[in-house]
Order: sequence, then C-alpha cells, then structure tokens
Amino acid sequence: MTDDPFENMLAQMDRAKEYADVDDGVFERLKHPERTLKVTLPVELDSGEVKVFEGYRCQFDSARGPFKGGVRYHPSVTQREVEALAGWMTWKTALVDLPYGGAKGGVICEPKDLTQNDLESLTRRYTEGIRRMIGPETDVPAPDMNTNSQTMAWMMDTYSMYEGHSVPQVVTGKPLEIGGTPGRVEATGRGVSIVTERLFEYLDRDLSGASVAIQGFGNVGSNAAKLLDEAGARIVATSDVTGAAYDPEGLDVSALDAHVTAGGLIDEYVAGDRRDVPIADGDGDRGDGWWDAPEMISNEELLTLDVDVLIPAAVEGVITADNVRELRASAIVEAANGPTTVAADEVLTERDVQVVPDILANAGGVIVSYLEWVQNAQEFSWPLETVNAELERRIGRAFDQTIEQYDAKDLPDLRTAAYTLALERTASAHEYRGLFP
Ligand SMILES: NC(=O)C1=CN([C@@H]2O[C@H](COP(=O)(O)OP(=O)(O)OC[C@H]3O[C@@H](n4cnc5c(N)ncnc54)[C@H](OP(=O)(O)O)[C@@H]3O)[C@@H](O)[C@H]2O)C=CC1
Ligand SMILES: O=C(O)CCC(=O)C(=O)O
Repeated sequence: MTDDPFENMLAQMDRAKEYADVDDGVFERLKHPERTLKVTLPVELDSGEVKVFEGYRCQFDSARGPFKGGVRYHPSVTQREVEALAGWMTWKTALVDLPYGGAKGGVICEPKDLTQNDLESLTRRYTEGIRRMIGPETDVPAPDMNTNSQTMAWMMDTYSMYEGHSVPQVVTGKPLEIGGTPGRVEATGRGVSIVTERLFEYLDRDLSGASVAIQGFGNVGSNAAKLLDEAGARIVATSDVTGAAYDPEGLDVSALDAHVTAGGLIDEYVAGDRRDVPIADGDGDRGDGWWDAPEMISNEELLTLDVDVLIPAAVEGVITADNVRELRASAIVEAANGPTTVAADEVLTERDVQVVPDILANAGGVIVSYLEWVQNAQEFSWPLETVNAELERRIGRAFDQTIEQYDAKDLPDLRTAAYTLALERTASAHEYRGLFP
C-alpha cells in the first residue's frame, strides 16, 4: 500500500465505485484534477535572507460550482498532497450539498521558523502567484493547517489591491471586521462535535462520560475538545508535535486551551510550565503547590489508547496497515483530512469499528465558509445563533443521508456510503453539463 495521499484518495473512490451509480467514462474524468498551478515565491525574510518557497493551488473539479478549499502552510506539503486534499474537498462539498467544487492550496514552509512579517510577505507573494485563478465566482480559498483569519485578511487585501476595490468574497474565514462570519473559527470543531453526538445516538450509546482521544490540538482539535467536554465527554488525551498529554480521568481542557492559546506547547503543559500563568511557581498550579500532572505519551501511543472515540485532527496517513491492529478505539471520527489509509480502512471495516469519514466529519468548516460567502453576497450579516443553527441543520442532514445510504444499500462502511452519494452527485452534474465544450 502507498503512502501517497493522492493514491489513497483514488483507492477510496475505487472502493466506493462498486456501489455507486456512476458512468465509467465520467468516473474516469473524476479521477483527474482540472488543473494545478505551481508557484515560486521569493521572499526577503526579516533576517535579511532571501528565501524561495514553493506553493500550489489545485482546482480539482468545478462541475457543481466555484472551486472551494483551504490553504495549508506545512513543511510536508507536496503537489500530490494538495491534489488529494482538493479531491477530498470535491467529495465533501458534494456530500454536504454546497454549490461548490473542490480545490486546495499549500505552501512548503515551517511557519514556526517565520516571523509575522515573513508570513505576511509569503502570503502576499502566494496570493499574487495564484490571483489569476482565484475570485469570488471562480475559486474561494479559506484557512487550513497553520493558516488563520489573519492569513485570509492578507489574501483578501492583496487580491483587492489588484482589483482596485475591496473583494471580501474572494476568501472565507476572514476576521469579522472585514466580512468574516461569527462561528467560522470554531465551525470545523463544532461540526466534529455534532457528528460525534449523532454517531452516539445512532449507535444507541451515551456520550456522557465517554472517553475521547484527539490527535492535534490546533484549530479543529481544540474546538472539538472544548465542545465535546461541554457535552459531557471525557477528553483523556490530546497532542501537538511535541507529543500527547494523557489523563485517564480527563484533561482540564480549558486550562490546556488557555496555555496553547498563549503560545504554549503540550510538553511544557505536562511539565507544569504554563504559558498562560504569568507568575507560575513552576508546577503549573497558579501557586498553591498542587499539580496533578497528566502523563506525557507519544502521538503513536495516543492513537492506540483504549477509548470510546479516537479523533485524528492533525495530518493525513496516521492510521495505517502498520498500526491499525493495535488501535483499541471503538469508533473513529476523522477531523483531519485523509487520516486513514485504504488498507487500514479494510481492517477497521472487518473489525466493525465505525469510522465517520473526513468528508462528513470535518465539513463544518466549509459549511460555515459557504454561509460567510452568502452573507458577503447579500452584504448582510447574520448572528452567531443563525450560523450555528444552519451548520447543525446542514451537517445533520448529511449525516442522516449517509446513514440512510449505508443502511438502505447495506454498504460495508460509512465512508463507502458518503463516497457513493458524493460521486453520484458530482457525476450527475458532469452529465447534465456534458464532458466536452
Ligand atoms: N481549519 C479548518 O477549518 C479545517 C481543517 N481541517 C483539517 O483538520 C486538520 C487540522 O487542521 P487545523 O486544526 O486547522 O490545523 P492547525 O494548524 O490549527 O493545528 C494542527 C494541529 O496538529 C498538530 N500536528 C501537526 N503535525 C503533526 C504531526 N505530524 N503529528 C501530530 N500532530 C501534528 C499541530 O501541532 P503543532 O501546533 O505543534 O504544529 C496542531 O496541534 C487538518 O487535517 C486539516 O486539513 C479540515 C477541515 C477544515
Ligand atoms: O472552509 C473552506 O472553504 C475549506 C476548509 C478546508 O480546507 C477543508 O474542509 O478541508
């Protein structure tokens, strides 16, 4: 089996094809991205060094509407990864029935080594590089790993400078002050929490007190952790690149979140070196001498914890043929894109481990991006309650349709059910529009 995320995405499509009502010719078309632009990005860093970065924007499919998808800054970005992520965006927008196609962008860089000025220069360069292919009606970027509302503000500003007027609709995930929507920052984590609750209802199990391990405590992982904690689940482990904090009794999610928001790392938190406690006495306890420290375990150990739900919320390809037999979680909710290889999926299906696939579990982000785009078009803004209610309605509907498909067609797993719906919807759009001009 391959480590290539694009091959993995194709294998997921092939696995579902058997059950999907899709013409062979159209299916073949769906396996190829429409286009990928590679851009060279020279940037003069604050240090005085000129560094040349490489970035990509892949537009995978636009049969259902404008291309849509995030931009990732990470050292392990590759063209194949960006193309796989753009494919997953296509299936995701189809599954949750948004009038979009799928795209993704990425820049090979280590953001931790860059200053805020460096990041701004890099983002402006990248936006200039891809500006001829993006636009409110053509391709609308958004945040992904290591990018955020500030990155989107720089992208929007750079694009607008070339257009000669403000174009808020060219990106989503913007700050509220320049056309962002309330609820986008937490949207992906909120969607993960909603589908986890729905899964428990479907399985007739109680989420209250259920143990949850979350790999990755960034935007998606931390918001999912907070909401699941509020819903009564016990977050027993979570991680960043330094490793995982583990406490079988349940972590103090708010304390961990305050530390990470203040720029702290998980290993510092476990060591009691809290960034959010200005005058700590070194034991992380705000000075009363008591600190019941969680245990430090590795990211690999987190994946194999005996928990009710495992939520991968970091990078792809972490659940593989090599570790899948050691996994003990009874359910998996894929907050990350592409965390499970097809070889591992087959074992999970055999073992009856329910997996809520990424294209459903993490769709909350793009749903609320769509709501932001709609508000920009209306030049009107909605309150948070309206946004959250619409998110819940749309992701809940996609969850119900996936379950219906799974039960009605007696499909092997939820991913196959989600993919058959997404492939059929995208193929149908291609058939109506015709393959050739
Ligand atoms: N943001 C969004 O709206 C959406 C994101 N997603 C997906 O969710 C996942 C997480 O994205 P997001 O939360 O935005 O990203 P962030 O950059 O905010 O957070 C990523 C988290 O993963 C950790 N991490 C990075 N590399 C590794 C690794 N090799 N092993 C273990 N942990 C690692 C990071 O640690 P550290 O901070 O130490 O680097 C951080 O805790 C990605 O797969 C993304 O594509 C999907 C839909 C929408
Ligand atoms: O909000 C968006 O448009 C896309 C988010 C994203 O990149 C994803 O869902 O993987």
